[in-house]
Amino acid sequence: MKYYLKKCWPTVTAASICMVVAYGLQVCTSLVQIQITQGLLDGDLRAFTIRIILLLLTWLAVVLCLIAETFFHGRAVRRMNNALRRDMAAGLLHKTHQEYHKQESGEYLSQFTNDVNQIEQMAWTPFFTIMGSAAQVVFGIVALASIHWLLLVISLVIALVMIFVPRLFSKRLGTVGTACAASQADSVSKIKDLLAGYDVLRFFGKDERFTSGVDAASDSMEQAKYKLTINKDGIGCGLAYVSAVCQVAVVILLGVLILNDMISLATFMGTGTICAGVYNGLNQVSKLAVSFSASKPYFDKITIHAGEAQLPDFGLPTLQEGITVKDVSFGYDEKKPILVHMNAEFKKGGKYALTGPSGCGKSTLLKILLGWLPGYQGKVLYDERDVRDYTPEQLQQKMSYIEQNVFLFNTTIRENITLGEHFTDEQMEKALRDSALAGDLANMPKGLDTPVGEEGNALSGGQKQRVAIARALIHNRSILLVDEGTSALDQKNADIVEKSLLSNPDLTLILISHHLSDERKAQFDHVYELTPASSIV
Ligand SMILES: Nc1ncnc2c1ncn2[C@@H]1O[C@H](COP(=O)(O)OP(=O)(O)OP(=O)(O)O)[C@@H](O)[C@H]1O
Repeated sequence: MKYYLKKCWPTVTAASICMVVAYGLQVCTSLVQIQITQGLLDGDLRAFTIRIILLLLTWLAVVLCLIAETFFHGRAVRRMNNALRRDMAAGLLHKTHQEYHKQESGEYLSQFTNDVNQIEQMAWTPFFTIMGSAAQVVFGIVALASIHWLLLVISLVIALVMIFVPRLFSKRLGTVGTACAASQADSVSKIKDLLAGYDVLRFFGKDERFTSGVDAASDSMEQAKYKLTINKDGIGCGLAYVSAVCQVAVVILLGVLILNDMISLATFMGTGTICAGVYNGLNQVSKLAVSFSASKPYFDKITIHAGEAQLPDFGLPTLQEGITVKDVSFGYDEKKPILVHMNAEFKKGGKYALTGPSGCGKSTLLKILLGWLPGYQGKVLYDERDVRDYTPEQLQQKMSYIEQNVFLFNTTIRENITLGEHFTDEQMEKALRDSALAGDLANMPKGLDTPVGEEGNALSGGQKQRVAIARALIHNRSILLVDEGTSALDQKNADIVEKSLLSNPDLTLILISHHLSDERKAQFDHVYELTPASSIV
């Protein structure tokens, strides 16, 4: 929390100063009110009028400070929330491919939305309120001390009680807060899954499953939130009672002072307002301290990496000889090997196919080559060097990957191909030609600027795949890994794409395919046939 407050210190400081001044002035209004009452009791009309004007001006200053506070507070919250989300994104970039996929995307979504909202409610807003409350307490205590030293003593004792009592509950709130964050992430993930499966459920007439699924996820999220609120507010109510008891103690003390003629009636009347301010302020401070404790698990979860993303060192040399897979064994689960003592050689500029039954580990091998699954036994050499010496980011500088399930962003075809990078018209035309996408674009009125819809739903399966191929080709990496990248294409388009890939002498191609005709097989330098959990022929 401190990290973000420091990061946005100019606006945080400005908002805090406004809050402190506003509450400090509020205490002044109480002192002015004592003076007004005294003026009345003394029958001094001039003093009474002047003090009324002073009171109005002080209240005006309070209001102006509160308006300025709202402005700075809003800006500070916006900046801190942005910083939180930026750090969360940077944290994700620090994860390996495997680490990233351990959590579901719904859980990440929950962090970017729910958790940031919770932090705003339980940390940022209370922080600024606490500034005002602390000012109210400090100025109030100073004002009380100026009235009588006994009031100072009793205020300090009560302040200590109110500050230390919430600490007794911080551990419990931390636990409840952690459970609440986890439950929210789980619920968002479940709702996201149901939304993604909307078509399937409607198709099979499972409307009830859709609504009851949302219902269950919502209830579990709300239950966790309810538990957190009950705990937070319950402790808050207890603290409010302690505060009320303290106020009664002060009234008794004031009674003793007035009975002994140690303070005037006007002072007695005005002191009540100052005391109420002090104890309400103390009550707020202790309640907000409770809120900070509850927000801690959210910070622990989100600030995976509070700092700037470290960009990897991109010093991967261009491939000279080839990639060698030497005695590689791998299983996602130790007890269930997928690849066993596998050997293969992919020479620079060579064209290779991987075939084999479903589930035998073809995609797994590509992921190992991409550096996504470093936990294998054996060696994969990039020329003479172990690929584990390189980061996946370095490897991917020289490799393009066309995945089995194409992902398209909800933007235009152009953006999906370029990913925001600038390419010349010639580069674009070549990529469109070699991916057999040019024909499709000719039939689209907006051409490259056609929106693809959410997850590319406005395109056919084959068109989506051609966009992914164009994306891989335009980025012009010398090694291309294709995971059934032409499976959704009709024969004519598959021929165009495969011909262009096979005829490019600079391209090292490793292509997974289930269906290779003998004629097509002959065009590859080697076809590796994988068998389940065993070897390559
Ligand atoms: N992330 C994962 N966690 C656990 N198991 C996995 C994971 N990914 C794949 N597997 C399992 O590993 C095995 C090999 O999967 P892989 O995707 O490499 O097969 P494949 O040969 O490419 O199959 P297909 O031809 O059907 O695409 C399968 O049994 C699969 O269930």
